This record gives sequence, C-alpha cells and structure tokens, in this order.
Amino acid sequence: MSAVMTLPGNDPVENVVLAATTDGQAQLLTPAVLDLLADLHRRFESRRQARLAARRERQARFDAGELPDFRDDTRAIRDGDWQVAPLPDALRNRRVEITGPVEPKTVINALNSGANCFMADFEDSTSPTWANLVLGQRALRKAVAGTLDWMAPDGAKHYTLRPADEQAVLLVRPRGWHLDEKHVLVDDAPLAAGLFDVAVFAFHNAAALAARDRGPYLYLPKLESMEEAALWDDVLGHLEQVLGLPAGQIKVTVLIETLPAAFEMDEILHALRGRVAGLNCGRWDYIFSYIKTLRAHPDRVLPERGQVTMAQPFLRAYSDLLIQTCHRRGAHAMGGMAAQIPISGDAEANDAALAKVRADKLREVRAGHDGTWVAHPALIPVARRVFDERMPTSHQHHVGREDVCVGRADLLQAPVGTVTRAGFDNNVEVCVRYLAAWLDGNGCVPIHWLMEDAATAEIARAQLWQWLHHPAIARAAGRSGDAAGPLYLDDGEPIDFALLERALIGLPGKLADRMRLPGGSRINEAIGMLDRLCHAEELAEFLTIPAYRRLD
Ligand SMILES: CC(=O)SCCNC(=O)CCNC(=O)[C@H](O)C(C)(C)COP(=O)(O)OP(=O)(O)OC[C@H]1O[C@@H](n2cnc3c(N)ncnc32)[C@H](O)[C@@H]1OP(=O)(O)O
Ligand SMILES: O=CC(=O)O
Ligand SMILES: [Mg+2]
Repeated sequence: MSAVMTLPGNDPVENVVLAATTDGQAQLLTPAVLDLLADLHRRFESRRQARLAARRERQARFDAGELPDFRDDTRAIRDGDWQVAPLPDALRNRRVEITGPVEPKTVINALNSGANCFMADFEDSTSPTWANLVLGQRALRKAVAGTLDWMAPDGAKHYTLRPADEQAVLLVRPRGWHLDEKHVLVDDAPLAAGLFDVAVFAFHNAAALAARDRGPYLYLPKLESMEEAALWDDVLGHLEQVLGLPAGQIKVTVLIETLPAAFEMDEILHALRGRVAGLNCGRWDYIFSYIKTLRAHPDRVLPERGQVTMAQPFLRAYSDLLIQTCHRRGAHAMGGMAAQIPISGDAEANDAALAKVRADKLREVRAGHDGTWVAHPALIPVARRVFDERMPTSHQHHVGREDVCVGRADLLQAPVGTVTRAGFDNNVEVCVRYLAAWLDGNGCVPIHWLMEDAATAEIARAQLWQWLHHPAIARAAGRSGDAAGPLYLDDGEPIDFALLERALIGLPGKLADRMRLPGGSRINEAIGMLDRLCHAEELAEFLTIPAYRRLD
C-alpha cells in the first residue's frame, strides 16, 4: 500500500486515513466528506460484516446439499397487497439505458448519447484504482454541474455536454457489499467500497440534482437477500437526513443478479418500498451466481458460456418472474445487457451482431420488460426502435404476466449443452485478457467483439473451476464410478488440469502482439492468477477480491 497520508492543505479528520493520493482528491474528499464517511462506517460496518457472514453461512448450507428456496418467514410479504412508492417523472420512461465506466469521455458520450438514462458504473465495468475512482467522482460532479468537458490527448476533439434537458438521466452504480475501499481507512479498517461511492456522489451532487427535481438515483448490485436491501435502505435514509433531503429522494433500482436474490424479489422490493424504482435482470452476474451458489451440485453444471443464453429455461423463468413481481408492485422491470457490440470493418459480421442485439431486445419487450440496457451508443437506435414499436406507453406495468407460474424447480433447472475445446480455450483467454486489463486499470474491454466486464469474466473463471473440480465435487456429493470422473469436451478429451496447462502455456504466444501494448505487461501476472484460482480447492468468492490486492 502507498504511504499513509492525510489530505494536503486540510486538517486531518480523526482516525480517518487516506492511503493514497491522486490529482484532485483534495476538492473531493474534504473534511466534511471524510466525517460523513467515518460516520457511515461506524454506524453500518458491523451490519455489513454480519450480512457477509450470513452469505457465507448460507453458502455452506448450499455446499452441504441444500438448494435455494422461497422463504417461509416472509410469506406474508409475498402474499400481501402493497405497492412501492410512486416513481419520479425522470424515471418513468427508461426504455433505453446506456451503461459505462466513469471516465470523463465515456460520461460525456453516454449523457449525450440520446439514451433515456445513463448508468455510470463503479462496479462491473470499472477497475477501482484510486485514480479511477477520484477521476470518476470528479467527472460526475462536473457532469451534474453541467461543466464537464474533455480534450482528446491528440487535441483532435473537444468533448462537451449537450444542454441538460437533452441529456440522459444519470444513475450511479456503486460497488457491492463484498468490496472494501482500501484507500480509506476509518479506525484502521477499510471502508465499505459501496459506501464510499454513494456517499461521495450524494454529498457533492444531491443539492444540484434536487434543483432539477431529481435526486441521487442509484443501481444497487449483487444483493443476495432482503436484509442486505434493508441495510441499503437504512444507509440511504441516514444519508438523506444528514444531507437534508426529503425521505425517499434517493431512488434505487436493484439488480437481481444473484440466484439467492431471485427467491426474494418481493422481499427486496418491500425492504426498499419507499425508494425503489425497479428491478433489473443482471443476467451475467446471475449466471455467475448460479454457478457459484450450486458449485457443490454436480447435477447442475452449466455448458460453455456461449450456450447459456436467455432462451435457456432457467433464465427465461428468472426474467418472467422478475416482470411479474415488479408489475404487481408498481415497479419497472428492466431488461439487461446483450454482450454484442458493433463490429467495425466487417459489415456482415456487424449485421449479425446487431441482429442478436435486436432479437434480445425483442424478447425483452415481448416478455413485458419496461426498458433495457445497451453497452455502446451505436446500439441505442437498435434497442429504441424495438421498444418504440412495441411499447407505445412509457412503461408496461399493465402487462401483469398473470400467466407466469415460476417455482423453485424452474429457477434451478440446469441447462443442457456441451463444452467444446473452443469454449474451454475461450474461457481461459477471456479470463487472462480481462484480468490483465483490470489490473492495468481498465474494467471493460472488447474481446472477440463481445463486451467483457467483471461479470462476464466471472462466468468464464467460475466455469473453469467447476469443470476442473468436477471429480472432487461429484465424490463429495456421494457419486461413484463414472459419475465421479472428469467431465469431457464434446470431442472426448477429459477436462483436467493438463488441458488447462496446455491452454495457459499457449497463451503468451497467442497474445504476443498484445503483450507489447499498454497493459500487456500484466498478461503473465494474469496467467499466474488464473492458474492459482483454478487450482484452489475452494471457488474464490469473487475474482475482484484477490485482484484488488494487486491494484495500486
Ligand atoms: C454485465 C454488466 O454489468 S453490463 C454493464 C457494465 N458494462 C458496460 O457498461 C460496458 C460499457 N461499454 C464499454 O465500455 C465499451 O463499449 C466497450 C469497452 C465494450 C467497447 O469500447 P470501444 O472499443 O472503445 O468501442 P468503440 O471504439 O466502438 O467506441 C466508439 C465510441 O463510442 C464510445 N463508447 C463506447 N461505449 C460507450 C459507452 N458505453 N458509453 C459511452 N460511450 C461509449 C467510445 O468512447 C467511442 O467514442 P469516440 O468516438 O468519441 O472516441
Ligand atoms: O450487471 C449486470 C450483469 O449482467 O451482471
Ligand atoms: Mg452485474
């Protein structure tokens, strides 16, 4: 860790230490902000730790053979007749939302993009270096003030914001409960990363947003239970009090992107009913969570990543249940992200990629989703056209989806499919290239013309671990004979550590050109990390936790 220091030019705040410095942090992390961070940490850290412990306890039960189910103790919430608070005007029409990391050019391009909303992402698509976080918060502050601009390094283009009423509505996604912010220590302990992201953003922007009849609008990632949602609600309620905001001014949309959360959608809406605007199908983390939650269940192994599409029954069931649940409660049911991005220099391949995006959006609007995500500005017209044609109203809460009858078995149903050699090798390559980029400070990259971020890379990483450890998992689950043997590629080769070693050894040659590019120096480090993560007896909870130790 870098030298421990307090802010130059400011009185130190007692027992708050900033463990790094970067440009512009003094204006952002004023004593008043540090006081607020310390207050939040002292009030809520023990509850965060209790929730993380509860996750581990629940996972231990799943590892011992239990399967997720709807809760008995919350039946009254599911059966009750209640609605979430009315939506603010700015969040009524969310048909196309663009997402992206928080660096200034992306923020300007996204706000100017013509999308209805922009989710500025401190999570799946941002590598949380201290410099990235401070730069991102400064960019958002200037964006809300209307003063953000950016000059291309070669001076060829000066980026400025369109007038405020032509910009997308801003939403911010903080990091999840599992992540620490090691650069801010309160009473010698790291701050919760999500508290840092939310508190710094709200402190600097709530007043300017309120002047435009808006508030801090958030996307909350990776929740696993209604208790975690209640913790956010208490944090945000406290922030409103401290910042002098009316109760409920801070709105949230919750990503349902873990398998346990899919069994608590009503409960999560209920815990946040005074401020929740919707739920979102975060499909990539959801697939990752399915693998992670059911890692000890040898009968629920997923086929290769490319075969796990939203057409798979378990994913369709999750999306249908989310729509039904949201519309019953007066909340938006947001769709998710297709991974395809535009392909330059190959018109035919580009058409095929856009056709996949179109088909995904068509499925969403037909199912009853009220809006969707795109990863790239060029996809906005594709998504908009599909939603405009089939959703003439600002949302479709009237589509109740009473036809949907999703039970436990539907959410848990394992998809059938195969693992090909190309699928295996692609998982290895994606993990290594993504990790190398992340370690170099870039949290979202195109790989083989697909958007790769922490969630998509996690699927690749967790799959490799699951496939490779299948014999041990099967034995622990009481299987014997062939059933406790290795899994096989569709060409008959066993999926074992020799296969992994061959794929890893081949990579430096395959990526030689990239290793000479900026960030390429981290490829060997990424290869070593992936090798260790795959060999580990336990599936690491998140890739970004060990990777974060190597950041900065
Ligand atoms: C699973 C999940 O969590 S999904 C949500 C998290 N993931 C994301 O948000 C992905 C966001 N998307 C991206 O980061 C990018 O689109 C990438 C990395 C996938 C591809 O980026 P690039 O290779 O730079 O794309 P490309 O070169 O085609 O970009 C063309 C222009 O569009 C801009 N652009 C691309 N994506 C975005 C975006 N999401 N928001 C705003 N502008 C964007 C680029 O900055 C570039 O601008 P310029 O012409 O002014 O220089
Ligand atoms: O955050 C979105 C996801 O798909 O994961
Ligand atoms: Mg996600």
